[in-house]
Amino acid sequence: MARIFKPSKQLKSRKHASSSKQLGHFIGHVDKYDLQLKGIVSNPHNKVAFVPGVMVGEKVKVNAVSYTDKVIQGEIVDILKASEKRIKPQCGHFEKCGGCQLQYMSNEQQTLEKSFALQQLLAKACNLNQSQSEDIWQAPVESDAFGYRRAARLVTWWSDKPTGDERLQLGFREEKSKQVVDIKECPVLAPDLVDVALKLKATLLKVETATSVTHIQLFSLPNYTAVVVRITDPQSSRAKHKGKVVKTPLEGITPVTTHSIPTSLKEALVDFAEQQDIHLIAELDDQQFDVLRAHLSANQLQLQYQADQLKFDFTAKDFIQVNAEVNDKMIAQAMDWLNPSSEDTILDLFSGVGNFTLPLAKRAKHVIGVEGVFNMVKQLKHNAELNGLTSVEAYQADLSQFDEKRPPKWLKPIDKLLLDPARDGAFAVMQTIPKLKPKQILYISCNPTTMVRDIKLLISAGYQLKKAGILNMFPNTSHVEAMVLLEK
Ligand SMILES: C[S@@+](CC[C@H](N)C(=O)[O-])C[C@H]1O[C@@H](n2cnc3c(N)ncnc32)[C@H](O)[C@@H]1O
Repeated sequence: MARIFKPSKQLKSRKHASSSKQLGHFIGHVDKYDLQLKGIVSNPHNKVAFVPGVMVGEKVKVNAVSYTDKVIQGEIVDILKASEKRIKPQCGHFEKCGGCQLQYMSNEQQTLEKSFALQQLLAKACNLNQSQSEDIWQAPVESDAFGYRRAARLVTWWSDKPTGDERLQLGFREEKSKQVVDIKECPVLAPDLVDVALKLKATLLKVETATSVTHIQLFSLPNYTAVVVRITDPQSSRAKHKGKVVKTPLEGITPVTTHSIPTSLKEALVDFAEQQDIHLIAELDDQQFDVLRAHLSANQLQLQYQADQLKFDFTAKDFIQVNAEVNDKMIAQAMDWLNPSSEDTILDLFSGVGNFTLPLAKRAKHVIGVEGVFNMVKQLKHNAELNGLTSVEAYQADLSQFDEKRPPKWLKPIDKLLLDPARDGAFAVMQTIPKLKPKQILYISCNPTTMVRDIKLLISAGYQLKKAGILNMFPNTSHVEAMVLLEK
């Protein structure tokens, strides 16, 4: 899984959901969507009922899965009158896989509805009238609905069947379950990744020691396809502790007993990498082995993507934006909206490996990147060097623990600010940001709810919304990302 910073103090979610026994089934109409495009369905209980998988205008029979005083979480029992806009899901695994739950809606419709839901949310939270809201609202940033994912992580599930294809399931988890959907296709993945995953599965099935493979990460990069095969020693205390190996002791499984990759598996992986002409990294605990270059490294081996005519080295553990097309357009839009000039000092909070820091540094006088994961800070410094950008400073900091009384080194006068936080948003630093007096703030968000919470603070400190729009980074899923520009 990509490494992103996890603060030590996690916010706890409040749940008071009760059992649904008393509510049972009801019939209702789908009136509108929430932000995740769950339908909001009329019901006889005088509550707001959220139901995934339904479309506005439909008449549906719903099972109330849980409820509180005001809210019902429901599931479809039957669609009694379907919307004319409902389409056939493209992926054969749609019913089971937890991945792309909006495939019954065209990409155009998804983008329209996500955009509308966010526009409504912002207008309400920021007290915008219709004309103000229309003035700031911008066209969505989009990509193709399929083939857009350049990175994915698949899990394995080994059964105790001695032979046959069913011995290994390789794919994504089923929705709300630990079961693995054995993928035969995955239309949202870049086509080279589906091809390599299916071929790798066939190879692993032939190798007895391959049962120690627990995960596979796939990367479709500009000049090559890369695969990271994660091997876990079933005997290691770490593996047992994490419960990441097969759940029960299986007969016929050869445990990895030393800190080396089993020879038969290593040989099969070398052959596979040669035949497929891919970059293949085998990872055992924290050691990585580049199977073709026979290069063993305790540091993670470098991969590379490109954007804005810059090179970004990263490792399989680092966060990268998975939709390359949306990422390119998002960077272009960010540079257009924030308009960095050779006079500007710019702060980039939650900077990752420098996805925005470096494009800013190409255009601005000075850029300061701040990121929680130490290795990504190192990677950002390395990436600045790789691209010959000398005007970049990078700092490690936990931005959820910000204490104004002990100002950190990165807190300096700035002209502009870009921030791209994880789902929790940036509440802790929000109080301080207005004191730095940036003329413009560009907020990129993967969680509109925390974004709205944060920008309300900026608005009360005298900033105004100038532009806003959605970034449809994950078509066919309920995720929605947003970009908002505020000015003093
Ligand atoms: C959505 S990613 C964006 C990264 C980068 N801007 C990009 O476009 O690739 C959010 C980043 O914030 C970092 N992060 C999350 N919580 C953090 C915190 N509390 N303090 C500092 N960084 C944090 C994550 O490690 C991750 O790199």
